[in-house]
Amino acid sequence: MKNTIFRNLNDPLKSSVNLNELNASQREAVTSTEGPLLVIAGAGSGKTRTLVYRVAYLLEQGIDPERILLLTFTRKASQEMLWRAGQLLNETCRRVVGGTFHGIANMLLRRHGHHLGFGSSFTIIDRADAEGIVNLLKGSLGLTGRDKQFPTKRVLINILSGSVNKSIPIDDLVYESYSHLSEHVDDILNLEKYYKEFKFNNGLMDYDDLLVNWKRLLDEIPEARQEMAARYSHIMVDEYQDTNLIQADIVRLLAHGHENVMVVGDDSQSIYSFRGADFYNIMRFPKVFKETKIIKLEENYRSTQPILSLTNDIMTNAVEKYAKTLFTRIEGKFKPRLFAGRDEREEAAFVSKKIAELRGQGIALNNIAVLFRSGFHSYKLEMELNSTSVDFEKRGGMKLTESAHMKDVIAFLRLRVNPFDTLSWNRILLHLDKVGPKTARKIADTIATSGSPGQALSEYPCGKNWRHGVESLAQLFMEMERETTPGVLYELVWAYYQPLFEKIYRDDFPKRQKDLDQLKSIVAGYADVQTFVDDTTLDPPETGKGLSKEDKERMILSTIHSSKGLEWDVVFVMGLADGRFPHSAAEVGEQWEEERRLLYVAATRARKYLYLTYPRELMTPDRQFRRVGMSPFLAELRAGLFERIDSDGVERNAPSFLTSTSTASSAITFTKKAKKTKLSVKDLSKGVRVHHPFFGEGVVNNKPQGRSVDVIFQRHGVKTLHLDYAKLTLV
Ligand SMILES: Nc1ncnc2c1ncn2[C@@H]1O[C@H](COP(=O)(O)OP(=O)(O)OP(=O)(O)O)[C@@H](O)[C@H]1O
Repeated sequence: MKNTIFRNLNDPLKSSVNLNELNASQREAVTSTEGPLLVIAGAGSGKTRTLVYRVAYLLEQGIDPERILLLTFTRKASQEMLWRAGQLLNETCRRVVGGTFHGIANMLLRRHGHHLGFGSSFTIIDRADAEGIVNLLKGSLGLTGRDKQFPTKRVLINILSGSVNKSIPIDDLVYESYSHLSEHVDDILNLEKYYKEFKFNNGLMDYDDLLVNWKRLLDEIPEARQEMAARYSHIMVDEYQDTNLIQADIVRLLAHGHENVMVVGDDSQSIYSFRGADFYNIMRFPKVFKETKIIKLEENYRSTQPILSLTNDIMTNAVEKYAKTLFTRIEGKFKPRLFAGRDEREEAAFVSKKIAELRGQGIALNNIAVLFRSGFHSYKLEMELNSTSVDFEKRGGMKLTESAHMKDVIAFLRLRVNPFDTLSWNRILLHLDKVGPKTARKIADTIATSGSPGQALSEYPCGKNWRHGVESLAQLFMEMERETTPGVLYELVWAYYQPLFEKIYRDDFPKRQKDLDQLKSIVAGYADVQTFVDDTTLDPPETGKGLSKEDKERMILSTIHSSKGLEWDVVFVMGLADGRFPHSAAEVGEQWEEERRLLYVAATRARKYLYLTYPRELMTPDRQFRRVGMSPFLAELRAGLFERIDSDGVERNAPSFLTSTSTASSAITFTKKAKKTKLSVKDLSKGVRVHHPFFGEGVVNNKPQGRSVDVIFQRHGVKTLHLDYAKLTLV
């Protein structure tokens, strides 16, 4: 099959967007380029396609790419959309500004943050860092101790972050949702004051600060607002149903003046209220922008009619929604199947057996996914699959950068860009023999007042028995200060850290080493350390089996949240038992409705075959077994929308899959997998296809400059790679 990327990238003049590939509503959404536009897009109705075509269309109309802003839920999503737009039009699409709210906030705050008193080299901290700081402050404010029932760091961050994301004052949130902690309100407020101060003094921002400060720039600094509003003439927001109030305010302020703002969303797929997403944003949009034109996309191109009939019915009982009835022209004889196992083990065995059958019938593993509500719901299945030859990747678990050894290495690189980051100093210094928290704090304070960490460390008055450790660290930082290339910096850090690493994690360091190898190859893909450090917090890769082998054929096990926007021929949704789905703590009302939408998202991922399963017995937290029925969301469906599979797990009338061989993603993919050969520098010229162990396959964008080369990756965008470190191979 012809690989279209060569044609497009080498031919920047090609530009014709074929609007005939869209249906009438999609076309209208694409060509309505001025004024506020709300696109209510049902599942599988082509909202991604519409956004992709709209980007290309705007450019074709002569809009400057740098003036188009595309805000998406993940960075991958915007990169993939811009890649696809590039396929339709030409490489100018890559100059469109795309990213998540947090990513764009980061970029803008580095430029304009000085108005709010921030330097441009602030460090973004993740949740674990935030909890670490709160814990530190709890101690120094005297809020710990056996007699004190002060909330844990986890709950404290939930409260602080919840208050920001839900735009509710801390005290109100505590009285409303944590009333058992109301006696601590004053201390929590005090702690929040110190938390803010700590972050400011150490040049740190947490995720919430990125949004809050972006909004503050727009709200409070006329100069910054004017520049930003003038910069972006056309704004597009994907997954608008999952924005919170601050994000909605940012969109409102940013579009002020021209109101060329298109938001796309599906109220039925709003599943992030626990993170502060406000389902009502999408309902409110036409009130905020009075001239809003509303377009509904109701034709589903993904699923067969029997699947769609069931998913439509799940939403029939939703309390509040934009009424829409999805229809499809894809016929299909097979109704979704329901299987009830005696217990979780039998449920897992059924799914595993079915997968084996599907493979036997020619279905590729990457056309199959198993979805569940929480990460631990798949443990039994993982055990089952481990004794088979099924290769799978689990999504939605821990992030690769959350583990201690990864945090250690990243701490050094963070300090290379922000030497005021006490949190990272703490982490590194506490690894030294005879250095405790007090000394670590003193050393960090000394470094903060000096121009060079290496110098400050080498001059620090150490005791005889811990001088050696500090001297080696000083040596490392002096070498790091002379270096800027991320790959080289990593090597320096590793040379210092390796003996420590093997000592600290002596029980399992070989296992951890694999993560670090992966980190090394990721770091080598960056041109500057600041961007690497930002990405590890804003867009960290997930841990998973075989993560570095992007092109391998694997089945996906995924939490429903992480399956958003994806589709497979065969989808299993597990754990659909009463008490598990909806979650036993979900109260009737908003939480209940969100659980319903979660099931809707899961079931609408299926193209041809949908299997719903549940165990008839669950273990309670006190290790008792309890008999359970099917999820109330299934029990309330109209009769005849699914077929039951008998308890023996044998499917009468089983579907024949022999004709089903399509790929898992609708995105344009590299089709032919040629044999990999070893890289030679002189082979690298524009258009050559290469493979990177983490970023997957890409296309060289220019001739190497010295030892660096720019490569465009489908899912990761453009990366500048250093040939000595990046482990590239020719494809
Ligand atoms: N006009 C069209 N003609 C043919 N196929 C289409 C059309 N629009 C969309 N599709 C196909 O329908 C499928 C779903 O489209 P897409 O992924 O854009 O949907 P979506 O609305 O983003 O889905 P969801 O919100 O459920 O994740 C894709 O395989 C896509 O190629």
